[in-house]
Amino acid sequence: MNAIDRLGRRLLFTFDPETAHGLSIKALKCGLPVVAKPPVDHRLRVQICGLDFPNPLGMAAGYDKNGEVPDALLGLGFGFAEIGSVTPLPQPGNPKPRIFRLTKDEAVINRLGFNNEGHVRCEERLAARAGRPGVVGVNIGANKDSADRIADYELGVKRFARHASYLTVNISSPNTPGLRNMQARAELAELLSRITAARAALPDGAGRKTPLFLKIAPDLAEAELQDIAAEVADKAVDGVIVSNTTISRPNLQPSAFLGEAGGLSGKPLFERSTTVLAKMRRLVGPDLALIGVGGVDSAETALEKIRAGADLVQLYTGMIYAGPALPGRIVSEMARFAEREGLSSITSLRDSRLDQWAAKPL
Ligand SMILES: Cc1cc2nc3c(=O)[nH]c(=O)nc-3n(C[C@H](O)[C@H](O)[C@H](O)COP(=O)(O)O)c2cc1C
Repeated sequence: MNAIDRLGRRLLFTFDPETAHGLSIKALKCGLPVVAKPPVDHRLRVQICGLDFPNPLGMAAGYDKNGEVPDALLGLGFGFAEIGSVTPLPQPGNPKPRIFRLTKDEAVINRLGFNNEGHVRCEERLAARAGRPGVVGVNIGANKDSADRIADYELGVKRFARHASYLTVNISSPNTPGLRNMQARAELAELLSRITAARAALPDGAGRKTPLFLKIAPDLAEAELQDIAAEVADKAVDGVIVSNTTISRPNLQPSAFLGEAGGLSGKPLFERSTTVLAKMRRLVGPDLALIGVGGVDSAETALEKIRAGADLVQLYTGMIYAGPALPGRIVSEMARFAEREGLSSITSLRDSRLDQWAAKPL
């Protein structure tokens, strides 16, 4: 982190986390900050699910919930951006304060509860950027008060399939009561049947089926992971994103916010989310797309996710602490690593530490 990044962070950290987030979105909308985009390096290119990622590092869901700045995020050096979670109807989310910085741990606890402007507004923004290059995924959720949450996901598929490079079905937020129960086998089977049917029923205008990814929690036991892997294979889901935030509180430093309810993200999530990722790779085999998320804050942590079984990685909390130059820095360092090690492609690293990671206890 250089002096300007440190100054930027000190300035943003004088605001509460949610205000700081809003300011950072405003800045991106205005074309700020100006960061050098890393040069395209063919060794970082990843091609999966019919999509072409210029590099394997993506912006995770939750930063750009309303699809306001996907192109600005790509401009920071990210190889792809995931917007959302977006729900059919706008909703305010939980009462504030609902985001807490655990600075010593470089972690965050959030209980936002899917605050977002709803499908219509988000679709308008995506339609306005139609034809622009870049991989932009849409993460879909369900309204808290919905009588039929699966129907909310069907609506998300119908609304965004044509605009999104891929769709993520998020059933792993800890902040919508009961949502994570959809990860249990019977509910998951029904959810996946209905959304894959919704996708199949769409007119195939672009000549392709928008890839569907499932985003899971890190707080799952081995048997639950087995059930998810079986359903993903059975319903031909295209990939799994591992993972969302955790409801566990692993080895945290003393902080006034330790007792706050919500999902924990950042550095302390790395170990658990990477272990679950490797276990999932073991269960699904080599061909399914896996995206590793949780505690990525450097080229080394990003590469380690790939070694543990990820095709692609994402980050969010790392950028809160290191600033907007982080994605460009990680991507440049990955390219230097590929050069140093004589790799023809970064994907050749995949699974090289799968055994070690998959053997760790949950
Ligand atoms: C403030 C905040 C809001 C988030 N909102 C969402 C969301 O709307 N949908 C989602 O799938 N994940 C959401 N996430 C989870 C992130 O996408 C990611 O899975 C998690 O934070 C772990 O990655 P990280 O350690 O790099 O932050 C959110 C995370 C944070 C910190």
